Amino acid sequence: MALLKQHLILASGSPRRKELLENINIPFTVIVSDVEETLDNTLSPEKLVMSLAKQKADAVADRFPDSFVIGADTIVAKNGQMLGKPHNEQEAYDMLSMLSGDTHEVFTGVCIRKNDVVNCFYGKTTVTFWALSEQEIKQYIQTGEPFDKAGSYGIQKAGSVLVKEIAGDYFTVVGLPVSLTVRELRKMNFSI
Ligand SMILES: Cc1cn([C@H]2C[C@H](O)[C@@H](COP(=O)(O)OP(=O)(O)OP(=O)(O)O)O2)c(=O)[nH]c1=O
Repeated sequence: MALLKQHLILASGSPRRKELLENINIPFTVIVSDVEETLDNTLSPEKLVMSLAKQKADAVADRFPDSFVIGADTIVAKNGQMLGKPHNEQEAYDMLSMLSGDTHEVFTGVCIRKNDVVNCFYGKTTVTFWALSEQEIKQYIQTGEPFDKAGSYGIQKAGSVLVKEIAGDYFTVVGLPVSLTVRELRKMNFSI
C-alpha cells in the first residue's frame, strides 16, 4: 500500500464511523480489527470504552508504525449497567424497555496510536427517550436496526423517533466524537 506522508487508518468495521470521518474530508484507509469485545462490568464506562478502543487500535497499529491508527468503541450506560449490542430480539426488547421514558448516557472511547505514542480519550452524551409502548418497541425491533448497535438503537435512522432530547455531541452517540478526535489528532501533530 502506498502511504502518504501522514497516513490515517480507521481500525473499525463500523460503517457509521467511516461515514463520519468521510464527512470531514481527510484521506484515510479502513483496516478492520477483529478484536473480541467483552464488557468488563468492573470497569467504569469511561475506562471500558477507552480500553476497548485501545485494543482495536493496537490490533492494527503494530503493522503500520508510520500511520495514525484510530480505534473506537461505543457503549450505552444506565444506572451503572452497561449495554452493548443485543444478541437477539429479546435482549433488544429488554434494553429498549430499560431505556424507555428515561435518561441514559452514551460513551464513545477513542484511541489514536502512532507507533509508541498512544492517546486515548472519550466523549459522553446524555440521551433521553420518550416513554415507548410495547408496540412501538416491537415495531422498531422489526426494522433490524438494533442488532449492530450499542443499547439496541441508532439515533441516526428510525431510532431518531425514540429520542426526546440529547445533551452533548450527537456524533458521540453515532460512534465517533468527530470534533474532539480532530483536536486530539492536531495535538499529535497531525495536520488537519
Ligand atoms: C447508540 C448508538 C450506537 N451506534 C453504533 C455505533 C457503533 O458502530 C455500535 C457499537 O459497536 P462498537 O463495538 O463500538 O463498534 P462496531 O462493532 O460497530 O465497529 P468496530 O468495533 O469495528 O469499530 O453502535 C449507532 O450507530 N447509533 C447509536 O445511536
